[in-house]
Amino acid sequence: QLSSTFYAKTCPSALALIKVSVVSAVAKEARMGASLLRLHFHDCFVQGCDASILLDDTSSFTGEKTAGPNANSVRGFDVIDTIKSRLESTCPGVVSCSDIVAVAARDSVVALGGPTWSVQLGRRDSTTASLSGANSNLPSPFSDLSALITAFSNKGFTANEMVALSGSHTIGKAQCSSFRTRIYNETNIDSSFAKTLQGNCPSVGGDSNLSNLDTTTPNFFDNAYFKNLLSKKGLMHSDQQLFNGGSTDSIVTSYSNNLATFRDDFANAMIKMGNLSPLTGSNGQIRTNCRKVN
Ligand code: HEM
Ligand SMILES: [Ca+2]
Ligand SMILES: [Ca+2]
Repeated sequence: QLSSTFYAKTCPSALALIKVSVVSAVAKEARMGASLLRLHFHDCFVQGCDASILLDDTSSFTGEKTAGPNANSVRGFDVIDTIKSRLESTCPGVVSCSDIVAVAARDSVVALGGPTWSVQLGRRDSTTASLSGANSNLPSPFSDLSALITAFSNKGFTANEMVALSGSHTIGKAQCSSFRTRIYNETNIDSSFAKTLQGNCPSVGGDSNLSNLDTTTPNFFDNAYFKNLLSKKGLMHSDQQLFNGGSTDSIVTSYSNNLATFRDDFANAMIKMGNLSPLTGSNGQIRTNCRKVN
């Protein structure tokens, strides 16, 4: 029931406005493209793509921002706020926060050299959020392959789609606390890569120190992430699980050898992710401020 032309009559400039805003945010800080992509993922896997992740906690409302996978980690809220306020001046009450996040994710991937796709539109915004859903549905960097496959299969994705979507880690950064155990304790890691990482991620302290998820091309949306996995240079435990002698090795190898296939599969899986349980028709609302219900 979503449609790529949903705002053609009601806000024809919406897509162009989002695009210029994302391009300028990414020009200012390349990592913001990664952060906006992740924001869409963490929205869609909890109650569907309904902007539930954008709601702030209040004394009477508990949101998703304090969930383990989100707290002090998910970014991009200010960029979404800026886009929303520009859209409210141009077309008040028309463009949902959930559609803004979906389009911003696509525009971020494109801005960093990745594939494009047509974003389906017409999602509406939730009046609820789920802290428990955010804690239980989002995958952990300490998960083994079977848990990763299950987390995505719970949302209707195949193992192949899970691997394609994980190619998102071709951009962006992770905190020391997300990969410390791997670089000090694991054996399926390139030893000089581990040593270098230890320089910026001590065994005690430095929890929020950042390293690139893709050691080769951190600001370019390519297939280097998969090539790194072949040489045991996955940053997090969960990354290297995709190529560790298990059932997804062949998919990783194939994406490492075929950029066009990865780009195609990634774009299709993103469209599928964007379709997770949208609110449509008279369900939900068009928030005026993405941080709170109307
Ligand atoms: C396969 C399971 C996945 C796990 C376990 C996982 C976990 C993580 C973790 C722990 C971080 C670093 C957070 C931090 O240290 O603050 C991260 C970063 C990131 N993730 Fe994932 N992720 C997964 C899949 C995905 C998917 C499906 C997407 C997008 C479609 C995605 C996009 C990103 C991006 C772009 C970043 C970098 C964000 C930034 O620099 O702000 N991840 N992920
Ligand atoms: Ca959501
Ligand atoms: Ca890359």
